[in-house]
Amino acid sequence: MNQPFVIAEAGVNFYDTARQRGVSPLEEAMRYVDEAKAAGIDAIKFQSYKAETIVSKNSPAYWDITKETTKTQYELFRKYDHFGEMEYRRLYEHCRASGIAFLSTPFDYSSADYLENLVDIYKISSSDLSNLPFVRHIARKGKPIYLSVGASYLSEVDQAVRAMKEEGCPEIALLHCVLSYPCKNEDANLNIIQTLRRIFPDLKIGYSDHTMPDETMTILTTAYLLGAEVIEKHFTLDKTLPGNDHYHAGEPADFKKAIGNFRLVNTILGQKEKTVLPCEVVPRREARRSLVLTHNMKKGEVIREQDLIAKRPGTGISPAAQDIVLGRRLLVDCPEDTILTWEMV
Ligand SMILES: C=C(OP(=O)(O)O)C(=O)O
Repeated sequence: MNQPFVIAEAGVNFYDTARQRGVSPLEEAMRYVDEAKAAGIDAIKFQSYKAETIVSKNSPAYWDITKETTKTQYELFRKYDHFGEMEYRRLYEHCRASGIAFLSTPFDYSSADYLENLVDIYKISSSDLSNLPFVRHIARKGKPIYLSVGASYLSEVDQAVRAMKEEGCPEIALLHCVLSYPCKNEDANLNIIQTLRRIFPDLKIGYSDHTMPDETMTILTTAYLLGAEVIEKHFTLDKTLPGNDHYHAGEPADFKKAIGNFRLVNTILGQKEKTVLPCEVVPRREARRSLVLTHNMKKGEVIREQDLIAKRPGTGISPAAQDIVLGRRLLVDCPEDTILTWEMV
């Protein structure tokens, strides 16, 4: 099993920590890149949108309003929609220099277009799964697409997949996702990862997580064990901050834990071929049994069942060969407790 490709979904969280630290959002976003890289994460993802084109003015909030005080989606997006091509290019360059992949989910055509020169993989959010003209537009760019499939029926996923294939998308990953913030553990339904693997065997399957992180990060380990090849989780540098994203996002330490778990699982799973491992050679010899004489016997005596007992170590004739030994004559005198070898019978 390969290690999963881990995406830190920074989204627009750097705006809040920038405000808290009194630095510019761009400087702060760069710090997110550095921290993600240091945590061993493969890719950092932002979100490219403009409130004007993502949502109509009175669209109600659908998040936990005890965490985020804005009443409409428009109000919320307005707080975080200041970056454009120039800022994402700077972030892309910083990612390149740091050795971490740069991703940003486009939420409009213009973002999709300027991201073309910046991303190797396009991410499409669950919210745009049924926005088929947009999905097709991105698919025509000829780059891999990672599509989250939260809050959808299989028929809708199938439609989106067909659209991407028809437009010549070279690689598609479907990320199981529950479009609820935070997603309760009992809603996570990670079994869907296997359902997607069964129904779309030619596609990469992954998981975009919205659950609350805990100190074990078991949910991500489970997703990996179920076959998720891509794992995305929201990323913040301060999960105590108010807002609709920080409280369910992972900090670098949470990601480090998850990545350590993936490595551990990978190590533990090991090979599929059943063989005797080098570490088992000595235990196999010492802990297995051999045919041993129960009493003194003379050369020429016929060996009967009652003359034998199977005892450790396994350096003599294996009890598995007892039927071959029975009825043979001893070739040498042997005292009680002799471990029989093929030269003696
Ligand atoms: C919101 C996003 O995706 P998801 O549906 O996986 O949460 C995103 O990619 O910006």
